[in-house]
Amino acid sequence: MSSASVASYIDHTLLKPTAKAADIDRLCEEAMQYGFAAVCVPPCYVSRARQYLQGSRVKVATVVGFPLGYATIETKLAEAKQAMGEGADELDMVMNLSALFSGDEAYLRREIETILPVVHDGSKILKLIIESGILSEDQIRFCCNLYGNYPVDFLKTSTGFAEKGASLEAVKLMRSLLPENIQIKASGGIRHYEQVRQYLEAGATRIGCSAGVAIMQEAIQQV
Ligand SMILES: O=C[C@H](O)COP(=O)(O)O
Repeated sequence: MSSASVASYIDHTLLKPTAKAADIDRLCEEAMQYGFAAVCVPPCYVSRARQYLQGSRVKVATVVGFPLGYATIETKLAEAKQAMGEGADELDMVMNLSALFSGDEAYLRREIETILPVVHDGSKILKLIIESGILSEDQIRFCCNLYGNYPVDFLKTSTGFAEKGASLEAVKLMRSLLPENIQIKASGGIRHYEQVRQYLEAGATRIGCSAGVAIMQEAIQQV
């Protein structure tokens, strides 16, 4: 795999609460330099990133209901609409984990059935974060079986803010259960090119990471 092709799988991510405007500018600059798929920025920086990336192929991604997932459906909807209005191409939304742990499938259906059509009406991409690192294998199976019935664009493993992020086992399990049209984004704790290579081999087609530049430096040396 060429280093340009490695870059095309990466969402160059900066979601730290202390990220500064100048850090977002640098993130955008690096994304253009390396040819990353997208930048993933806090909602308050969507319009800044959109402007910075004007005319480039790098997409603008942001987060919804992040990082804990328990915002109400109405709040998530408002966040999604605002982000799309300000120029986000892709929305990474945390599912309601509390509803999952409560066994409230009806709530989870209501949530996805409310948000997904609005995102798709705006011709945008929804990546649904299941926080696989804190789920049991049965809960991961449940999520894949549930969301496999909807035209969700991606299931994403992790926020990067829970005690555990992505694992190869989780990605392999998700790939084995999801229909082909649903892609997988692996994220959380991915720091090295070798990990990226393994996650892509396991079936992920997008990698979310804050270590994109370091990963590219390794990739350039190795490929
Ligand atoms: O969505 C991506 C994560 O927030 C990135 O997590 P990371 O800092 O562990 O790479």
